[in-house]
Amino acid sequence: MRDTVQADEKEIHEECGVFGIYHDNKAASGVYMGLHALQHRGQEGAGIAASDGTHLRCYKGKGLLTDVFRPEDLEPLTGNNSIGHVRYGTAGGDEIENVQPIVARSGIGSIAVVHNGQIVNSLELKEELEEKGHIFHGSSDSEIILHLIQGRKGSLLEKIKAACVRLDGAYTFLILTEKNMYAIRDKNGLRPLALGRCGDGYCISSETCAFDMVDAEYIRDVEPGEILKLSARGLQSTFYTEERRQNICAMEYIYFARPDSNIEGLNVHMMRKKTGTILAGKDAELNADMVVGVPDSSLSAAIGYSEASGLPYEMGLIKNRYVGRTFIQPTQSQRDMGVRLKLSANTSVVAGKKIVLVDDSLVRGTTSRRIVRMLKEAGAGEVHVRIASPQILYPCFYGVDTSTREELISSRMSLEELQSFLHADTLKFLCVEDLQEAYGETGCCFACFDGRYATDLYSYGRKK
Ligand SMILES: O=P(O)(O)OC[C@H]1O[C@H](OP(=O)(O)OP(=O)(O)O)[C@H](O)[C@@H]1O
Ligand SMILES: NC(=O)CC[C@H](N)C(=O)O
Ligand code: SF4
Ligand SMILES: [Mg+2]
Repeated sequence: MRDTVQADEKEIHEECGVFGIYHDNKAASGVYMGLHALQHRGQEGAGIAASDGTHLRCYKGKGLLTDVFRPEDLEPLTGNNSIGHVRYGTAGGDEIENVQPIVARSGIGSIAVVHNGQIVNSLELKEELEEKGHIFHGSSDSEIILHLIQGRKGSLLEKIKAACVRLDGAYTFLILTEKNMYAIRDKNGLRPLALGRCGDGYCISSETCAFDMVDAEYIRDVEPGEILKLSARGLQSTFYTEERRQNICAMEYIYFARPDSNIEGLNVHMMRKKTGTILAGKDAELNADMVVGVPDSSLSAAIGYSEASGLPYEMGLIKNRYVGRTFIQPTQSQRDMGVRLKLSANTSVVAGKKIVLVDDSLVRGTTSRRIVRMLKEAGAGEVHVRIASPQILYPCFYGVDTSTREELISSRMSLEELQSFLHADTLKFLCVEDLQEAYGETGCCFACFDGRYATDLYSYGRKK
């Protein structure tokens, strides 16, 4: 058993967010607003492309949306159609070439693309394309779709369809040309994508929470395997394959998505509350004084636990509002410091109390370990850790950077070892069946819990 984790490990990362507006004046400023609501999905880079029917322009940079864009940077992005992206890279480095939108200019016109997810056969496809003479501008997987489109025949829609057939893995893409827009979701529906009505036009977003920013009305989720074409002729739907199934990422419900988003018709906050209720059902014998959630993403589950158990929900931990999600740094000592800066125990509330501490997930154990210690130093009598998801045992290859198996604490320690590593009085997780009970009929990917990946993993499989 290792008591500490390697210094060069990375923290669990959010993933990218995509947002697009078709046929609305001031489309780019609408996209800017939408990306604001999606900032929690990526803070490494941001960009917006807009087209006015003749020209397609793009502006992007590294960092948070508000760092990248000054108001005057939006002014040249004229036109009624626009797409944007907030990035947390999972393939390729953080260099500007990998920040999205990625724009290609060729004989068929300009094309801008934004992507959430990860192409699992990207290395194989790149090798094949490079052998044919393609030269890649950046090192991310997202650029591949542009090269695959370029090599096909027929209308742009036909080219996109043919390109999608070659791509495997997780992807939602928005594609913008001088005149039209396309929205694509992979055949397993691994990453979320929703369509809304926005004035006379449409908007498309990774999460529905962004619709409110532009007064858009939710219409429906884009279906797995679906390609939507938005053009002067309206909305056209087509599918690139017959083999489609719903396999939405369970971690979207557990941790990534904002609680006010609905994914596949299920509200994220309500799903988290349900998992808290299920956790409480496993604790009939536990004689505790209060429930404390770990801000931010576990608060819904903690409320669910409190309601179901009848134990009061207390503000036993306070979050410093100036420390964001990804403040936690790439080294273990920086991450420890990050949790210390981010969260403090409310001594007057927790001293002498038996606490049920609810967090949404345990990745490397940094947060829970630090917090149990913090609560005990503040005088808590007992701390019972409850995790509103199963043990994360396998890496994700679908756009979430949970890194390698060795870095996942649950894959290295037994439950007893984990409990003592965290200094918890007791420790419980949910199991995959509990999540299935919460999500009902909704088909989900649970691969980081059970190792059952929705696709072939190609060369990534060697890292499994
Ligand atoms: O076991 P660990 O390696 O510490 O990772 C798990 C923790 O990381 C996440 O919180 P994060 O601080 O990223 O975001 P949040 O503020 O949305 O909860 C998650 O909610 C857990 O609290
Ligand atoms: N997290 C994501 O969805 C990342 C998208 C893409 N794979 C990139 O690395 O930029
Ligand atoms: S492996 Fe886990 S994080 Fe990745 S898509 Fe599946 S459920 Fe989501
Ligand atoms: Mg957390």
